[in-house]
Amino acid sequence: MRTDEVIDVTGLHQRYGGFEAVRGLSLRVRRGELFALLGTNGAGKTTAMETIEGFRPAAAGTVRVLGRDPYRERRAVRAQAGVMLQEGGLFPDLTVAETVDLWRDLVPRPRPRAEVLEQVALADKAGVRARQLSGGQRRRLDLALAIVGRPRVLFLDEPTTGMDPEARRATWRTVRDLVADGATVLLTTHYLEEAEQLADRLAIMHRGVVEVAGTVAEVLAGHGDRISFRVPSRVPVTELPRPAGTPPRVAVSGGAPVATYTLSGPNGPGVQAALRELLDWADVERLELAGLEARSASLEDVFLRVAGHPAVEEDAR
Ligand SMILES: Nc1ncnc2c1ncn2[C@@H]1O[C@H](COP(=O)(O)OP(=O)(O)OP(=O)(O)O)[C@@H](O)[C@H]1O
Repeated sequence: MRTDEVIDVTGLHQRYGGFEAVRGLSLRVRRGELFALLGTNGAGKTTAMETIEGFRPAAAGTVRVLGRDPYRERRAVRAQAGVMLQEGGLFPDLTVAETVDLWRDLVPRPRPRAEVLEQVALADKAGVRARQLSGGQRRRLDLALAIVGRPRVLFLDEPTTGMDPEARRATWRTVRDLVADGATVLLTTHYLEEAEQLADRLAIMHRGVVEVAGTVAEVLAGHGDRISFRVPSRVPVTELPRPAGTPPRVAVSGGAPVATYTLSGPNGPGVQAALRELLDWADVERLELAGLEARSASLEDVFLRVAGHPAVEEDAR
């Protein structure tokens, strides 16, 4: 293991009875890095996360957190890790302040309560009971408990689920501050924007394996630029041009057929040349290309492709 690798997972398998939920997951997270694990429902993110957190032994493969086995050396790892589970176990009748104090008693070098509540924007809720908090506020209290012990590594399982956009942004600021202070973070999320905003690197899982991984730029690079427009009503789909041999994909969007060309890979036609060819065609045919748009692939495009979404498979060939 390289010394700056805080989380090192190699060939991880995990199963429930005969069902293999994680099938050979490998990932490395370096010190001070935020790594986002994205994936379809049931992809195995939580199962992988719980194994890396040390809640269960790996069925096969190796997991190291701060150089140790998180299951066998749970105590040593836990002392340096902060965990925010999908369902935090708060005591409903304790106030926010009492909850944080309870956790402060459990860790060796607790952060001051006021500082923690300030950081998760719950300072004005100190006297409120957990059961009276909104879903988003409860998630922020879960985050407070995860950071009370000054963790070197933080595991955040869907940290902003149930939050409104403002609360989500506030949580992103908190997480960025923690990373700036040197924490290493492994996070799962269903919000692609969250990964785009926060992650140094990310992986998209599907059916127990990582399908794509890298920096956002690396993940998008392999998926090409796109050009799209509404198919003019008098043009049959089969007669749409194929700039440099690229066929369009036609899908109905907003009640009208939309043609999308994906100009993928380093050897594909450039977006500029393809645009020129399409505009020349429109000029000759005296067509108006309504909704014409050229853009890079988005994380959503990549995600849908990984998930095998029918809308991205259906080419007009
Ligand atoms: N305790 C369990 N017993 C049996 N099967 C389970 C158990 N927990 C999860 N699974 C199955 O393992 C697979 C992976 O589940 P997991 O919760 O890890 O996925 P996930 O990527 O976190 O999903 P989501 O995005 O929906 O939260 C799913 O098919 C799920 O049904």
